[in-house]
Amino acid sequence: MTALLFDLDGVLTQTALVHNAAWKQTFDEFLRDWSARHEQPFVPFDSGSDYHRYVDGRPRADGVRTFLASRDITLPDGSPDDGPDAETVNGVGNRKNALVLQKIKEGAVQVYPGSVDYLRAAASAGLRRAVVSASANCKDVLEAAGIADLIEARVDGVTARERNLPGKPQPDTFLYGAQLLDTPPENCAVFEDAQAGVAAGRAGEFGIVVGVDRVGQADALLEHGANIVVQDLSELLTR
Ligand SMILES: O=P(O)(O)OC[C@H]1O[C@@H](O)[C@H](O)[C@@H](O)[C@@H]1O
Repeated sequence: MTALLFDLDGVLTQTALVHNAAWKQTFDEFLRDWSARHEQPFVPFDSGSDYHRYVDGRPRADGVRTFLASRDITLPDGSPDDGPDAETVNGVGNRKNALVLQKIKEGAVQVYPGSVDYLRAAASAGLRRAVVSASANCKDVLEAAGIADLIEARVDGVTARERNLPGKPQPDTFLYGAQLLDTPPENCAVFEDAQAGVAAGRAGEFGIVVGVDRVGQADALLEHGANIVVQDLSELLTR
């Protein structure tokens, strides 16, 4: 392996927790209102199974669509500037993003120290390094985390929109990351904590897909395409 492609939220930074909490608040508010108006029981968003199966690792709008489809709810897409109360995919996504931006502003971005050590060791060893994230907030999070200088290339939610790349679990954003590092996929390692993310790594036929299990879902990561699973990247420095 000569190049490393890192997911951001949950692999380099502890922000998967920030996203998860923002999704929970947003979907619960939405579902409470929806179920009252449609005379259905209110079943809250499950931060475990719902988040990991339907939302984690996917672009924001795909997360809204995929989770709501699991509840047999389909909303119109609306437009990117829809207000947070609009009953559209973009409206729900914007409501969630306002919560995430507030958390970033309050200083909620923390790194995983083992990942920073790993990035530094990789840089010293001359390995190429890119971040490949679904998040449109990737640049801000890298800067808030103080690790932007350890990364050579960035493919994120903004890049995907501009270049019309389908998000994870499709492999296209990882393949573009490999291209930016001038490295064929078979010489790249993918580091992912999300089921959709390891599936993208598998679909792109990368040299190795390392599942990073922060929440006790090692089996699900292996089933979706990880070749090995670690709990923290520091484990790889001592192997
Ligand atoms: O809403 P953003 O910041 O563009 O992020 C999109 C997705 O980015 C992924 O990295 C997270 O795992 C998801 O939880 C999140 O929904």
